[in-house]
Amino acid sequence: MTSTPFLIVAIDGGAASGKSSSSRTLSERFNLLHVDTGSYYRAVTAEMLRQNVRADDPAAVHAALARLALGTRVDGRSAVMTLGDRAAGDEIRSREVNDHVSHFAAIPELRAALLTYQRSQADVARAHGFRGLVMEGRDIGSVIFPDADFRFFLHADQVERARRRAQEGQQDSIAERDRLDSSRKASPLTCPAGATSIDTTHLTLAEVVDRMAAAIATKLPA
Ligand SMILES: Nc1ncnc2c1ncn2[C@@H]1O[C@H](COP(=O)(O)OP(=O)(O)O)[C@@H](O)[C@H]1O
Ligand SMILES: Nc1ccn([C@@H]2O[C@H](COP(=O)(O)OP(=O)(O)O)[C@@H](O)[C@H]2O)c(=O)n1
Repeated sequence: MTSTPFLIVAIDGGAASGKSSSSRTLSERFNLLHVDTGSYYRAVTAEMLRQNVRADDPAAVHAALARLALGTRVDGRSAVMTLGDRAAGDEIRSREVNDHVSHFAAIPELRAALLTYQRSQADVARAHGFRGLVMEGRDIGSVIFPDADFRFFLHADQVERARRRAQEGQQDSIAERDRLDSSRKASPLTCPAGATSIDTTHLTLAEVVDRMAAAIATKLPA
């Protein structure tokens, strides 16, 4: 008897490269739990800011991390981080969080605190009956799930990515975040060896999704 495999799809890339849009579509097409790890770094950053903790104060970051009570709520096909009894909300997309998130995300202790949590999202997906998960971020194919069934790396010309973000009405210095994310010592943004790299600059979102879906469909029928 053959059993349906539980599939892990990892999608990494810089800001506005198309990770969230493609992940959401793939989660619907293949019944996968959508896990946006950027939203997790954003939620923890918003919490640090709420507690007036600065990224350059290691003792305060350490103390705040020890107090974090992380949980997960499944909203439709998406995993949402909860902190105590609160779920992360719209504040995680604020200008303030945009400006601080890459500084907090560069702290090795903070990344270590989120590592097990991110891996545990596979159990959440199984418990909710999903056929797998599609997880997006910066280090998913390199650190969180290096043995994922599929690892994609999306990238696009910086001008095009800035245009996409501006079109969303967001104030976001994506070039600066990319610089910080690529140059940090702990799990930098990089195309993992062996991952499928897709330049989305001149592709429509549908074309990007179709490329990924064609690969995934070889292991999991849509
Ligand atoms: N290939 C594409 N062509 C044109 N616009 C795109 C493409 N991929 C994504 N977008 C748009 O760019 C914006 C940023 O995409 P998003 O998926 O949020 O990127 P990321 O998650 O990598 O930051 C969204 O408004 C999305 O609709
Ligand atoms: N796996 C991840 C995901 C996000 N991040 C950090 O979180 C920030 C916000 O991620 P995001 O995915 O929401 O950003 P966008 O690509 O949507 O602009 C990134 O700029 C990184 O600093 C990370 O370090 N590692």
